[in-house]
Amino acid sequence: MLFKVEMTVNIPPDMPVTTATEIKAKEKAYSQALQQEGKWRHIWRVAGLYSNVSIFDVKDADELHEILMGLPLYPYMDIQVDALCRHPSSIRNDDK
Ligand SMILES: O=C(O)CC1=CCC(=O)O1
Repeated sequence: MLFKVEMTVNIPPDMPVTTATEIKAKEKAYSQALQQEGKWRHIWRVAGLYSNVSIFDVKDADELHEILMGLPLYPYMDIQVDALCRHPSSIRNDDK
């Protein structure tokens, strides 16, 4: 199943910079491992915001939930999830 996920990061202003830097490094490694596995198919920065729009390709909503709960930045994120279906005009075989 494909899901569009929008993540907005709100790091508390009083978090020490070293702590924030460590969490961001863990987040990057976590994200890149899932991208290598093909589960985190795309990630884009939303211009002008500390937000990303991502496409996940996972078995079901339960798997997506586990992935999102495991994000190192999860405690500092607002997350919106939308389930995606194949568009009838799509020419891509992997849009399902
Ligand atoms: O910077 C972000 O948008 C949060 C994030 C998600 C995966 C990653 O590497 O950073």
